[in-house]
Amino acid sequence: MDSYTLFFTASLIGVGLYWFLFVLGSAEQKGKHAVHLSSGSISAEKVLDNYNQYSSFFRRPKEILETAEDKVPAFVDTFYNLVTDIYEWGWGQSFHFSPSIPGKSHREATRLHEEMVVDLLGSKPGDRVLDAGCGVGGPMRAIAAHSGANVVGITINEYQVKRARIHNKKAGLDGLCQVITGNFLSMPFDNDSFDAAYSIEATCHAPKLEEVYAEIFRVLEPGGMYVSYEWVTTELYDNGDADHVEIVQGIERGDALPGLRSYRDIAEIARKVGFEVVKEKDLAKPPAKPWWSRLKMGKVAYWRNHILVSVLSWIGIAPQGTVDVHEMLCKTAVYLTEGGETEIFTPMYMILCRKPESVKSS
Ligand SMILES: C=C(CC[C@@H](C)[C@H]1CC[C@H]2C3=CC[C@H]4[C@H](C)[C@@H](O)CC[C@]4(C)[C@H]3CC[C@]12C)C(C)C
Ligand SMILES: C[S@@+](CC[C@H](N)C(=O)[O-])C[C@H]1O[C@@H](n2cnc3c(N)ncnc32)[C@H](O)[C@@H]1O
Repeated sequence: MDSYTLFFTASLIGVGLYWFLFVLGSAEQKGKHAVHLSSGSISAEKVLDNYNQYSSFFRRPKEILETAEDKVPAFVDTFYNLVTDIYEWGWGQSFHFSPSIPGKSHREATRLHEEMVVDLLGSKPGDRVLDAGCGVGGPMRAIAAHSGANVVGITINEYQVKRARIHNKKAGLDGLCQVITGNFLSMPFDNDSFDAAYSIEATCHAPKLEEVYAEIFRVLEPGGMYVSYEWVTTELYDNGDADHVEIVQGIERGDALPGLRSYRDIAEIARKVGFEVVKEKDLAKPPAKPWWSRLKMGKVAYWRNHILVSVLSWIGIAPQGTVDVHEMLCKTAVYLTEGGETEIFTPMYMILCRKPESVKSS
């Protein structure tokens, strides 16, 4: 091979590699590239081990409530160490679904779904609003920017706190958005210390919904509003139907859920802890367009991502175990899509509550 051919071949390989890693591997919302996939606070050599522990813990989700309820927050933390970078890379900074809106991008549809939260709360500049289970803060930034309110986010996962702080600063919203590591079942906040609160697709991780609702009730001031988007089974779910059970268990296993609740339980639990229920509605119901279409459209992207993750893992850039985590997410996407198509599951059962004016927690 003459030197010209050698140079040409090497350049071609170089450009190809760059394209494969940085263009194909670029994030949904710039910022996380495939070559930077880590496993949160878990060191690279422990990823596979942590993944195996996670998957055996969530193998039989319903049994967790009988035997190991107290271990759930720690395993949810492990789960988010394993998936946070993959989520950011393949989905963006908001870890939730939203109805698709014809003519609008996923990003815009996501933002509108988030802004609806703060419109329901009626928050204004100067208010102090709690985000229970804030992820890397996509919703909190949209909500702070839209309302001018101060948002305090809490997440069990330390790595997400690190990511959220970086994003808040980059967005110029660190003056309005604060994030801390903690368990929303026992929060380090004073009684009656928030004007309003919300949780987006996060309280589904709590083994008992009453525990997280009671804690949110405690920190809200009298008259304070709370909105939650809940993951639930709908009226079409039949626990005697083996296909339905398989879909729901698939969703629970791949999303660190200690048992999905029925939509019927949500308002009842909110009332039990003292809330007045102002409104409840499944935001996935028509005329809303399918929230799962974004997952279906991603099919080709999943294969591309899977090859990318496998190559990166094989050459030692991504930690061992990343391929297993990615494979779990591919399967989860299928179960979620089936849950949406059969309408036995919704990730956006909205409940709007008020803490009565007459109740002070302190
Ligand atoms: C509320 C929760 C998370 C909801 C969603 C944000 C995530 C649920 C399933 C995730 C994904 C599935 C497939 C992945 C794909 C294989 C990969 O290549 C890129 C990322 C995915 C699209 C990933 C993104 C986030 C989800 C859609 C739960 C946990 C309560
Ligand atoms: C699917 S993510 C949603 C994040 C965010 N609401 C969003 O929409 O982008 C669920 C979040 O709940 C948090 N979470 C789960 N269990 C928790 C707990 N016990 N205490 C605090 N946060 C928790 C996770 O760490 C994660 O940030």
